Amino acid sequence: MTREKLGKDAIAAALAELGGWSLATDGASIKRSFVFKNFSEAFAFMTRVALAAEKMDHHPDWSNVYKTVDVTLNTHDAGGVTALDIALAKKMNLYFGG
Ligand SMILES: C[C@H](O)[C@H](O)[C@H]1CNC2=NC(N)=NC(=O)C2=N1
Repeated sequence: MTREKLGKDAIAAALAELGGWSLATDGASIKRSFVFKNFSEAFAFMTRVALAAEKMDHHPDWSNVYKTVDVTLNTHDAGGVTALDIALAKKMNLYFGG
């Protein structure tokens, strides 16, 4: 998968298909908050995502407070959003959805 920076239109098109995600104010990353039933569910999600992220060699910027996980994705090398971010976001939505 390429680390080529996506243009505004490509990001908008990808976001239209990605429930819950939006462009961050910096315009160079996408973000989403995931809210779970409890801390255990939130942490199980993070564990699952961590393993997938490591396999992809693409890692989220995230924080967790109790049952909420706030995620920001961007590709440092490219200085923006790439197909890798979209792929990881899709995977997170899948894991969140069950
Ligand atoms: C060497 C290694 O491939 C890079 O440092 C990877 C690791 N994980 C990464 N994660 C994210 N989110 N962006 C990157 O540019 C990135 N680069």
